[in-house]
Amino acid sequence: MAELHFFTGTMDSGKSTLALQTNHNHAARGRVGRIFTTHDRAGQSVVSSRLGLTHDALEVTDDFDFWKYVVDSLTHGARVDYLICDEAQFYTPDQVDQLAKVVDELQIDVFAFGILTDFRTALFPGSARLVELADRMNVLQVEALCWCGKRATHNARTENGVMVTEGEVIVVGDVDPTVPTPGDDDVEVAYEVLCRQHHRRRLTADRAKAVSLAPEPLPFG
Ligand SMILES: Nc1ncnc2c1ncn2[C@@H]1O[C@H](COP(=O)(O)OP(=O)(O)O)[C@@H](O)[C@H]1O
Ligand SMILES: Cc1cn([C@H]2C[C@H](O)[C@@H](COP(=O)(O)O)O2)c(=O)[nH]c1=O
Repeated sequence: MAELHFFTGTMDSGKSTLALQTNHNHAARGRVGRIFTTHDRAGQSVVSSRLGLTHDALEVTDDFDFWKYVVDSLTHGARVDYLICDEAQFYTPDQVDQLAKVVDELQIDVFAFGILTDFRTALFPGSARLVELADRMNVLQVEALCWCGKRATHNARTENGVMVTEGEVIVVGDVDPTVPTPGDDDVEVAYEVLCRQHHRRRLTADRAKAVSLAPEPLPFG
């Protein structure tokens, strides 16, 4: 029986790596798949992992229809055994519904990979729909860590080094602040994974360091 799998974890938890490994393992056994992504850090129509792997992919735009694409491919004689879907948090809920239909009606496996929540801690609509529909939900096992050493569960966004909780939901970026983000040159956007407590307190690694280096207040009233 085909299944809709959803693999999730914070940024930098190994999702794109696992997406490419999953594709490799299935392709190595003679299965034929398609790889999809959208808004990858490395640019259009590519899945990139921080471990250095990259693979060509089909770019998913908001008006892309997975059901139509797969039915058209099959009708034209192509073989499709599975779909790899990276950055699935950015897919629309309708697109996730189409993926579920592909699984149920065409018996094609779908492996979706994406983060659950945005920089404000709100569920991405695509991820929410995946949680609702997936046959299996898997949390990545290699734990990304907060600066305090606890498991990182949340994605924080910084602008010029300061954590923000308001702004556009989609801003492509990296957890490595030395990697420039496309977009506004005046604002340096970066991401940092944090535990919930430090996300709540807006305590990023830099701010924690600054606070710990701050001189003790003088003992005057
Ligand atoms: N220099 C490195 N050496 C070993 N592992 C690394 C290195 N850089 C990144 N990684 C691993 O790569 C993972 C990130 O992989 P990636 O697939 O890009 O993550 P995601 O798609 O979840 O953002 C990290 O969890 C980390 O374990
Ligand atoms: C939290 C958050 C992230 N993004 C962007 C930043 C990255 O380009 C991707 C996540 O990619 P990864 O492979 O999981 O590292 O999503 C965003 O646009 N909005 C957010 O709130």
